[in-house]
Amino acid sequence: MGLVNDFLNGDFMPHGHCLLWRTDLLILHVGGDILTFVAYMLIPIALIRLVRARDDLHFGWIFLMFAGFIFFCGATHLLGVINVWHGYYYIHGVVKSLTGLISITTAVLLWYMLPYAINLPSKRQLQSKIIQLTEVEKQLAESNLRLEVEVSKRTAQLEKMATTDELTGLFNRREILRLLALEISRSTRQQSTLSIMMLDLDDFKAINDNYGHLTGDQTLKHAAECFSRIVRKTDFIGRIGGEEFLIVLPDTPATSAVALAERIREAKQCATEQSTIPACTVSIGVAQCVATDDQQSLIQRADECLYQAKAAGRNCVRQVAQQ
Ligand SMILES: Nc1nc2c(ncn2[C@@H]2O[C@H](COP(=O)(O)OP(=O)(O)OP(=O)(O)O)[C@@H](O)[C@H]2O)c(=O)[nH]1
Repeated sequence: MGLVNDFLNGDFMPHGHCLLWRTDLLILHVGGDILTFVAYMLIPIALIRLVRARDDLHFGWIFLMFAGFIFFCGATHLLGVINVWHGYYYIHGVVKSLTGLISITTAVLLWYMLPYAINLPSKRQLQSKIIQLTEVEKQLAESNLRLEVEVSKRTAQLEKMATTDELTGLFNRREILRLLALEISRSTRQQSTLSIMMLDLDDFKAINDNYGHLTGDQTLKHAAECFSRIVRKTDFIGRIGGEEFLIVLPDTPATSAVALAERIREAKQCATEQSTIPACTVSIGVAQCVATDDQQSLIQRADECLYQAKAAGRNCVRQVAQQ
């Protein structure tokens, strides 16, 4: 109880007596202390705001230590003002001791964290790191782009390989049959005409036997080029077997298909006459798609016509008899 009374005892001789109660000295001391007190109260508030606003701040705790240290400094200045008129020297002493404690703790911690703070990357170092990273990112984007181009090139190559007959460059069997199925459903939906022709080189075995397989291959390529030159861009042409070809003719009735088949047959005959390739003609079967047709029945009818053309002595065109 006595200690508390001592602590709150303001009856000691106030500082005003030391200053001889001179107005000029009072103004200087009191004015200086009040200004310092106000400033020392504002600084901790600013520091606390800073730490709260920036959760990425390095060593945020040292700012809080500073805030406490400055707050206590402000408190000693306030007591300096009060003690001009009242002698609260115990309170003043306790506040000064607390200020000393927090000051020395802050100083020690400041020295402790100094090496870490010095090692923090500077703004210039960070900027050069950013430049390096941007460069790496750019290189990465470029190689990504190159990779994408390469992948799409390879994908296109693979797609082409999967749909193309290697020897002739025409559609392969799977692709031409897929296209035929599509065209049949399109012609059924749109009620448009669709014809196909099956083509088979005549006596091709004899070419292989007499001139060898390489010449046989040349003959197949030559035939493919000849057929491709004659059909329209909108027609589809594929090799479906050894020396057998299928041409799909969208929006084409049987009469036009037969006329086209005749042109192909004649062109094939002339082409071999004019080249070093062994003479080779073609037999062709033509069929027009009817409402009840599926891929298999349509091909079967064209195949039967092709068989009739072969039976009729080859190098001719046969079509399904009109019903
Ligand atoms: N060079 C070569 N020959 C092939 C290829 N595919 C199939 N053949 C050959 O083509 C020949 C086809 O013979 P056949 O089915 O008897 O037909 P063809 O001799 O043309 O007789 P017809 O069709 O009745 O006029 C066979 O000798 C096969 O080996 C190929 O890619 N290259």
